[in-house]
Formats: sequence, structure tokens, C-alpha cells
Amino acid sequence: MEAPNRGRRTLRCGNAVPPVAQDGEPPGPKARPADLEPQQCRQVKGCGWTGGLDWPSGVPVGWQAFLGRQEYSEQRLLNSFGNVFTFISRDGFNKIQILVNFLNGENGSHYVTIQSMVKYELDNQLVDLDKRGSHPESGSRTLLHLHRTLRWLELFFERLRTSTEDSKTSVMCTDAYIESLSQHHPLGIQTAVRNTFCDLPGRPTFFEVMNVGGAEKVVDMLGDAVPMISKVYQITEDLYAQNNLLALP
Ligand SMILES: CCCCCCCCCCCCC/C=C/[C@@H](O)[C@H](COP(=O)(O)O)NC(=O)CCCCCCCCCCCCCCC
Repeated sequence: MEAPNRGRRTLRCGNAVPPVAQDGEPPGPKARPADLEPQQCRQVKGCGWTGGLDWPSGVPVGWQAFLGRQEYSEQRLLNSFGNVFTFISRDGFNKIQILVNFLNGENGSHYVTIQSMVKYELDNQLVDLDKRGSHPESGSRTLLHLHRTLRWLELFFERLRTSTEDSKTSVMCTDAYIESLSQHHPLGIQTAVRNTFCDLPGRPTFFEVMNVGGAEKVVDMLGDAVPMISKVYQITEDLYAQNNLLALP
């Protein structure tokens, strides 16, 4: 679908030279997917990321892998790009935490798959369907926001995978955002997010922070990741479409 604001690209950064990249090393501790505990790696591998359906045991952990686990003060991939990313990672963490809390709560057994979660919440009128009401943080709504972000990630990773040495991460990131998530954000958030992308380090530093290896290895990893992300995205998209949940308030 074409983004409604495609013509408005005034904040697009052609040249992302962030303060963090000046000495070739972003400040702060690095958060690396490679640093996951073995158990977390197994969870990520054995969960929705490979097309399975038991997302809560894996998807939140998968997101934590990108965000750098739960602790704000600990390593965080996003914050290794600079503190301006805190507002993004905090929202992501909050949403993951909502889902984890459901999973660990007294009705946790209903939250073991996305299908059972959606069914349980709909059957028990636990979702605000038309306007915000008494269930502003339902699991279904919370996952929808992460799901939309996953589409951004898929588009961004695909751009990164096919990028060249002189490609700008900020431009790739912004283009992916315009094509996906921005359509669901009010203008104020769009402006803040797009400004934040201007602070992303250049491609070499970005690859380094990913800690996968050289550029070839990064491209290989992205080649594996993108189809998995697409698959997970499609499973959720279909489920939400079947249940008319794609436009939850
Ligand atoms: C390359 C790293 C750049 C990170 C870019 C993240 C892109 C997503 C931008 C999200 C903007 C978040 C701003 C807040 C939005 C909220 O208004 C909005 C609605 O929330 P509410 O109605 O419940 O209050 N929330 C959302 O749309 C959900 C946002 C979820 C953010 C999760 C961020 C995860 C980022 C993962 C990065 C992985 C990078 C991997 C690189 C190797």
C-alpha cells in the first residue's frame, strides 16, 4: 500500500553523520543479538520467528534481543546509537512487558499462541474494538503495534541487505518507516521518529554494532532473517485480518 505521506519527505536525512560515529565507535555498551543467552537463542529459534505459533515464549524474547533485554540501564542496541533512541526502545519495552505480564498472569494459558490470545480476548470482550475504552492495553492491541513495527523491520532489513557501501542507514530506515509504520502514527510522532533516524550511524558502524561479522556475513544473516520475519508477519496479518483487528484503536 502506498503511504499517504509519501510526498512529505522534508525530514529525510541524506547524510547521517551522527555524533556517535565520529570516532568510529558508538558510545555506551553494545547490545548484540549474538550476546543472547543460549536459552534465549533457542527460544528465538523455536518460536514464531521460524513460523511457529507459540509466539509469547519467543517473540517477546526476540524483541528483547533487538532492544537489549529488559533492563533500561543494561546493554541496548538502540541506545548504542545514542540516547535519542530511548523513546523508541522504551515504547517497545513497555509493549513487550504487557505481553509478558499476560503470559505470566493467571490467564497465561490463553496467551500461549497468538490464535488463543485473540480468541480468548474476543470471546471475553477484552479488546477495545472501535474506540479506546476499558481495555486500552489488551494483548491483541499491543501485539498489533509490534506487528506493524515488524513490517518496518522487514523492509529495513531488506534494504540493508541489498545496500551498497555508500548507502545511508538513515535513508533506508526512513524509507521503510514511510512505507509502513508511519501510516499509523500521528504527525508529531512521525516527525520525532524521522528526526531520530537522522542520528543513526553510517552503514559501516551500523554493521559493526550488529556484531555479526563482516559485510558479507551481515548480508547472509539478513538473507536468512528477512524470509523468517515475512513469514511471521504474514501469519499475524492473516489472523488479524480474519478477525477484523487490523485497525484497533
Ligand atoms: C535501526 C534502529 C532504529 C529503530 C527504529 C525503530 C522503528 C520504529 C519506530 C517506532 C516509534 C515509536 C514511537 C512511539 C510510538 C507510539 O505512539 C506507538 C503507539 O503506542 P500507544 O498508542 O500504545 O501509545 N507505538 C508503536 O507504534 C510501537 C512502537 C514499537 C517500537 C519498537 C522498536 C523496536 C526497534 C527494533 C529495532 C531493531 C533494529 C535492529 C538492527 C540490527
